[in-house]
Amino acid sequence: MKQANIIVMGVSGSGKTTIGELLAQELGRPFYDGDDFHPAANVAKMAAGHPLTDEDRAGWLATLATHLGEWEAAGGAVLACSALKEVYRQTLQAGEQLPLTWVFLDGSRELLEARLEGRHDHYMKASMLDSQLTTLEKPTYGIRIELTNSETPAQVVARVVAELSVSAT
Ligand SMILES: Nc1ncnc2c1ncn2[C@@H]1O[C@H](COP(=O)(O)OP(=O)(O)O)[C@@H](O)[C@H]1O
Ligand SMILES: O=C(O)[C@H](O)[C@@H](O)[C@H](O)[C@H](O)COP(=O)(O)O
Repeated sequence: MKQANIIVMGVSGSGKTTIGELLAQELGRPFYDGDDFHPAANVAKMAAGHPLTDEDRAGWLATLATHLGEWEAAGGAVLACSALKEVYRQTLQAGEQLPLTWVFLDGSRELLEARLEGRHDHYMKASMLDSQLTTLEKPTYGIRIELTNSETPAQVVARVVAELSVSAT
């Protein structure tokens, strides 16, 4: 049965992958990481410390939009995707028939920086945080989760699940 996809969004380090994976497990849905769909040139650019432009992101977002339509038809998935600007979110929505469910992980600069500095073996370094925050246009709809230093990923996911059930009623 067709079901809306859930997109876990936010800047680098906000926990999209960690929370998205656990949320998908909890809901019994497949999980996809938007990072896995970036062309190699985008990854190389970010790894070299250069923010992506709208043009760099266009093909990536179009690919994701196509996949979202397929995943929706297959029963709905959870996608971790930065989706920083409103126009990017509109591109993603265009691939889908039902309204996407947005989960925005919102954290302070300090929290995000600490998370990025604590994460190793990832091409995206903490030095990219400022450009990510400058690009971010916070959504005024969907579920917003304010991140704290004390909550475990499982606790964050429990909050998301509770909010999802409220928005479903
Ligand atoms: N609730 C949490 N508490 C503590 N650390 C977390 C939490 N959620 C994620 N992290 C850690 O923060 C870092 C960034 O998380 P990650 O899922 O890679 O974010 P993103 O995919 O948005 O870049 C990782 O090292 C991850 O283990
Ligand atoms: O649009 C972008 O600038 C990227 O999608 C970016 O937001 C994303 O954060 C990187 O791909 C790094 O991956 P992580 O989010 O896993 O750090």
